Amino acid sequence: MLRLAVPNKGALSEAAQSMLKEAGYRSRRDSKELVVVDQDSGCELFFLRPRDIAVYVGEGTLDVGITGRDMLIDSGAPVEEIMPLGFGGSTFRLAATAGTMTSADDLDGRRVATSYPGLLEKYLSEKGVDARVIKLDGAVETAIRLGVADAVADVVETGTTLRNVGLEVFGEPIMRSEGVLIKQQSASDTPGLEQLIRRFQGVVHARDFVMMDYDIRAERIEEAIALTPGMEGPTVSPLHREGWVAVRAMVRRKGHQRVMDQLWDIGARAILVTDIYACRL
Ligand SMILES: Nc1ncnc2c1ncn2[C@@H]1O[C@H](COP(=O)(O)OP(=O)(O)OP(=O)(O)O)[C@@H](O)[C@H]1O
Ligand SMILES: O=P(O)(O)OC[C@H]1O[C@H](OP(=O)(O)OP(=O)(O)O)[C@H](O)[C@@H]1O
Ligand SMILES: [Mg+2]
Repeated sequence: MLRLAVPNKGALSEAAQSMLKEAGYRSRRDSKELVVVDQDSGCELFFLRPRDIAVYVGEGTLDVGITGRDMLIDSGAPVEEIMPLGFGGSTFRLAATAGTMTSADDLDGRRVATSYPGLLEKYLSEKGVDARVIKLDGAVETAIRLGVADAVADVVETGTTLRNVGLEVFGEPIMRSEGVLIKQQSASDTPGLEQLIRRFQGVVHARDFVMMDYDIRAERIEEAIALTPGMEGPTVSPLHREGWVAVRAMVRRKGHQRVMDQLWDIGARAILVTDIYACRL
């Protein structure tokens, strides 16, 4: 059985569980259930703290896990990213009281609070900045006001938390993160992993794409195909109307309204867009 680690709480937990559900894996009945055996899919799900997941996978006790890319780097565990999962997007950034710092170099000789010391220390050493890292468990934004640090390095999603305490990001983003599927470095192929990857890719694609159907005069078909090339090529079928064809193609969800406008302009009609429930490409 494939042994998979899933975040049991926090920012990635709900999205990871929806993804598993959409991919056809069994859900847990309530948040107290820590292990779920899914006989049908040949998979055992272990619900663990997101921060610990890279450690378990790195030790080889679990085959694969879902965690944040920032947590993976922070752990220093011997694990590698298999695929990005398209949820839990964030950036990891430096911040300080508005107007006090402009680049990482300003941190020389100063104190930086973070709950990602591994990630921050790696960055500071790459930049050749000599700063003291203060490790805190969370709510690091308050560390400046309380005089424990001169700057912070933390996850920023909307920036609301920083704004609320009068802090401002400075310097380049240290990294861009999202939820990722990980495995032990150089682990040999685990039975069931191929299937998990294919199912997850199916969910990612089903979310990224919509299905578009429309009718168009046959003489405009080449222009239409240029707008909706589909995957292997769009399906073009005869319409029960002289000189017209029906076209069906997958289109990226992002920008699909613009594609509809352009199709309309070249004479397409009855343009329908539907969600894709599941797919294998
Ligand atoms: N708004 C957000 N706040 C925090 N983490 C986020 C956010 N959006 C995405 N993430 C990602 O979620 C992961 C952090 O998860 P989580 O919040 O469970 O960790 P944590 O804050 O260390 O844990 P906890 O505070 O629950 O002990 C990181 O990979 C981070 O990039
Ligand atoms: O940019 P924003 O949208 O405001 O989100 C980022 C904030 O959310 C997280 O905190 P969390 O709620 O996980 O609390 P914690 O700091 O105690 O972990 C993170 O550590 C930031 O503080
Ligand atoms: Mg948190």
